[in-house]
Amino acid sequence: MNTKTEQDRVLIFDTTLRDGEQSPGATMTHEEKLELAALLEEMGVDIIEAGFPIASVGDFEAVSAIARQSDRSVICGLSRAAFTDIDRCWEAVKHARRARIHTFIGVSPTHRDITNLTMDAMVERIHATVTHARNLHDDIQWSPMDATRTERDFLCRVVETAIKAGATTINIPDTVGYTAPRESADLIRMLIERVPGADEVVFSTHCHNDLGMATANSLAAVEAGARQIECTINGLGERAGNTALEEVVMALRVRNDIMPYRTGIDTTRIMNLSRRVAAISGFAVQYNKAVVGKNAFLHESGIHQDGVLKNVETFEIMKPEDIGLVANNIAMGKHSGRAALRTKMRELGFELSDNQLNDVFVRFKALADRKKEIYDEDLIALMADTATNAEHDTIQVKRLRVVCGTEGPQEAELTLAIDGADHAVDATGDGPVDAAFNAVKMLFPHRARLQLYQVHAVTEGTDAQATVSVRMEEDGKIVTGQSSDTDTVVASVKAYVNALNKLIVRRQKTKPETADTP
Ligand SMILES: CC(=O)SCCNC(=O)CCNC(=O)[C@H](O)C(C)(C)COP(=O)(O)OP(=O)(O)OC[C@H]1O[C@@H](n2cnc3c(N)ncnc32)[C@H](O)[C@@H]1OP(=O)(O)O
Ligand SMILES: CC(C)C(=O)C(=O)O
Ligand SMILES: [Mg+2]
Repeated sequence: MNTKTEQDRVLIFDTTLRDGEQSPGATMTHEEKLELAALLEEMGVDIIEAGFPIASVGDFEAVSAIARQSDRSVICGLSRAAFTDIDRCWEAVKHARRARIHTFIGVSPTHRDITNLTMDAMVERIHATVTHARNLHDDIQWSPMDATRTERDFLCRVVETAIKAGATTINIPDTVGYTAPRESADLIRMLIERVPGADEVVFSTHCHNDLGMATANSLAAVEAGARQIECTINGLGERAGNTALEEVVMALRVRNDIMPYRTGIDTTRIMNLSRRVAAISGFAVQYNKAVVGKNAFLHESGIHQDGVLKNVETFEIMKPEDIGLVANNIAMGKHSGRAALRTKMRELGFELSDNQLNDVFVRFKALADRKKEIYDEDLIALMADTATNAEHDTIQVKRLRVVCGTEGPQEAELTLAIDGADHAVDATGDGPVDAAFNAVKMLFPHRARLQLYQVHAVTEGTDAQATVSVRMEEDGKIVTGQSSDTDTVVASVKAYVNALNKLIVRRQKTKPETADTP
């Protein structure tokens, strides 16, 4: 067991902004990253992996800005095993009160083929790059990518090399979600027992969910001696995602009797973070998702309802309020005022400044005029819409009118403000959404291909708001857009425009820099 942290304290390393953002389509804007980093810090995340600074100027600037605004959390950046990557990473994270450089290299046979390095050459590279990082700073994390598919003797050798070169945290990634709980535990135990210097570093676990075992594998690693879990909000991440922060944190809390470890997370902030990450990334949380799914605390069948009414513990192992779900008795509607809206929004996890409250209040009243009942989900959708359709966006939807019915072609009249100037056009299409999208394309010609168009009703009823999500691709760049409105076509156009605004930001990022060998 390592000696650097208290025996039972597990550090939470959140990588939503780095590994989470690597999910195709989950790209976040600079402002969104700053907002999420602030929320993660407030929630008590120990280490925030803010990005991959050499990946682009945009990534570098986001990591630097997050480092500058940070206070308690350690701000970490990722870098390959190359001096230029590491230098760039340090340039970004050094502004933080507490900074960390994370450097990695793929060590399994497949990855050694990719980098074309023999075992000896790889050991040399690790020694050189970790030493270089350690000469810049004293908090260095090193990861042997694809550790779980690496020969055990070689894994011990590279971990020993990294420790000798000055790494302070050794993170063991299950990069492709290949391991299983017993093996995950055995691997950490074996490294701690066999590698000289293992007691001087913190061991960390980084699991992917390809076989649905990321949470179990992370917890098994902790039981074997790992004291840092790498995870993301809602399990966002490459392919099937990373370990979900809310799952490991709540598992350690609920089953503290058999897993006597603690984290520094304020669990009452979980629901808010989950909603913000879902809205910003465009990845909706599945209804039956553990901890944060819409159905996690809902009971529909009679025996369950009867049991819960008699004793809530019959069918619930966590309290909704422990994750920030608050039972309330304020009914929101067209007669509600600002005080009720502020209180309700606070309960839902949104702290509004006076200006924001005024802005949201206007939108809330407009919605209440069109909708009989306003549910919590409507307010959450309203907040998400406020965040995704921002005043500084290049393209804004000004006016939309569609004509649809049994006789086509359907028609759309659309006015968009582009860079502050209004432009209007009439277009036709196969259905109102097609006509409206054609109008957008005429006003803002682009090559992006629509990969996904999805509509969800936020609540029940024919006056329900629709949340529309779109995913678009241009030259390998994938962006998502989201919007909600009681008018499905309006929500569709706003979601489309939201995606285009993100694409404009992506295009503006300059070309990535290339890495040299050390
Ligand atoms: C498991 C993970 O999550 S790993 C992190 C994955 N995340 C990302 O890749 C997102 C950010 N990446 C990027 O923006 C780009 O890939 C960049 C800027 C890092 C590199 O771009 P490019 O120079 O165009 O290289 P490209 O992406 O095509 O290929 C990756 C190169 O890095 C090398 N490489 C990969 N991992 C490492 C490593 N850990 N250390 C050193 N070199 C590495 C590859 O061998 C390849 O080298 P080559 O160009 O000599 O063949
Ligand atoms: C960069 C490393 C830690 C990673 O994300 C992985 O191996 O999955
Ligand atoms: Mg990963």
